[in-house]
Amino acid sequence: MKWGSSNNTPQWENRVRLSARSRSGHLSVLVTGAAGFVGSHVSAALKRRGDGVVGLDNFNSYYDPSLKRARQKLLEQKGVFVIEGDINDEKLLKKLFDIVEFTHVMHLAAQAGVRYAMKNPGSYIHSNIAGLVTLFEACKSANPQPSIAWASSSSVYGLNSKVPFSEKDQTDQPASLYAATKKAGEEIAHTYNHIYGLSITGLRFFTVYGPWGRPDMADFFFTKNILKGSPISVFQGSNNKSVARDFTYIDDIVKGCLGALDTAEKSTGSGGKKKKNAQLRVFNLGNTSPVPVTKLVSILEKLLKVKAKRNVLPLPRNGDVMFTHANISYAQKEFGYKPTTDLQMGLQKFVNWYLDYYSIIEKKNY
Ligand SMILES: NC(=O)c1ccc[n+]([C@@H]2O[C@H](COP(=O)([O-])OP(=O)(O)OC[C@H]3O[C@@H](n4cnc5c(N)ncnc54)[C@H](O)[C@@H]3O)[C@@H](O)[C@H]2O)c1
Ligand SMILES: O=C(O)[C@H]1O[C@H](OP(=O)(O)OP(=O)(O)OC[C@H]2O[C@@H](n3ccc(=O)[nH]c3=O)[C@H](O)[C@@H]2O)[C@H](O)[C@@H](O)[C@H]1O
Repeated sequence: MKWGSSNNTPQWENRVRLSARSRSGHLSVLVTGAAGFVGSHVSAALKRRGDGVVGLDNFNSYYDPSLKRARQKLLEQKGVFVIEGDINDEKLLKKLFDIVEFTHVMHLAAQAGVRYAMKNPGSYIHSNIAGLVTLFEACKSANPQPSIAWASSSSVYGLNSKVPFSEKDQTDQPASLYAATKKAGEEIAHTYNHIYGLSITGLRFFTVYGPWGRPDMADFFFTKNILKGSPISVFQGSNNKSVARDFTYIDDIVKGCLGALDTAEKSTGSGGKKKKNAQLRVFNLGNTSPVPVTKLVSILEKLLKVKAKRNVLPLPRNGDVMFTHANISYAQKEFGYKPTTDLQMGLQKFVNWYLDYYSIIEKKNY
């Protein structure tokens, strides 16, 4: 159901209120990007434990929107209403905050992807900068103001060589426009916290993978191409150094998001004025150590029982970095964040989903 067409009716408002309804003592959360990979998992987890959830997503075509529609359908079966709309639509956001006193916002809507920024820079400004500010504007004017948790990114560490990355480390060398928009988001969060008293928690996710993932990410299109017998390009650093990522399974990321929401303090402003200082936090949500991409390919070959056709290429200057490695002790200390799924187990779950489910959708669409 697209906002603005047949919405804004009493029936639409009732659907919003019903979806936002929570068990007593639970949260009422607006999840932006709810038809996305992380957003759909977080929305389902919140609903499962008794929280009220309303989703918002513009169902853009960065990747196959039918996958977003399939996630939306699953959520609707769980009682989560995912509204089709853009976070830049200030009228829609105001309407939502007029209808529901959201206790929290889980902001996951963004243009994701490191490499795509070189093809479509405007999309990153639209969603990651303008969209973020429009959302923060709606939050600061809401009464009561919600507490906000939002997705930053491991990419803010950019060309940092000091490992593992800690939240206090420098983040002033972003290697991609995507990373720069996430870093800018952290600075914008600081101003809305300082001026309006919004309680804001930034979550630096580290390469998230798992069932219902994104087709633009390596685990996904490597699987697709290995099964098709098509070649895959495996990036490698100079002098054969492996490119590596702190791959983090989606269920661990969801636990981190819920931990951040549950430990978020109330915002301190009302009607756009701050009464006292509010909470401002940033956490790494990663795994325990980086794994070379070549290892990810080897695991996939064994799970799929097909040999990959590897083209080993030098890491292109496309915004990619050689490695990411999270120090997660701060999130562990503040809300008991503890990743429990390693890459072998996580890829097993992804491949099971891909073979059981996604390859069926693909046959229908192509
Ligand atoms: N998946 C990862 O590895 C990873 C790592 C670090 C950070 N992140 C961040 O986590 C968040 C969720 O990422 P994801 O992997 O689920 O990506 P995703 O693309 O699956 O989810 C983002 C969703 O937001 C929606 N969206 C984009 N722009 C919008 C707008 N202007 N208005 C409304 N909806 C909009 C998209 O349609 C999509 O469904 C993003 O902020 C991303 O930058 C993801
Ligand atoms: O942590 C983040 O903040 C980011 O995580 C994710 O980015 P990445 O870590 O780049 O994940 P992904 O594309 O799966 O590539 C995985 C690995 O495969 C390598 N890679 C990639 C493509 C290819 O053809 N060959 C290759 O070797 C590639 O060099 C990389 O080493 C999110 O997409 C992004 O939204 C951002 O949020």
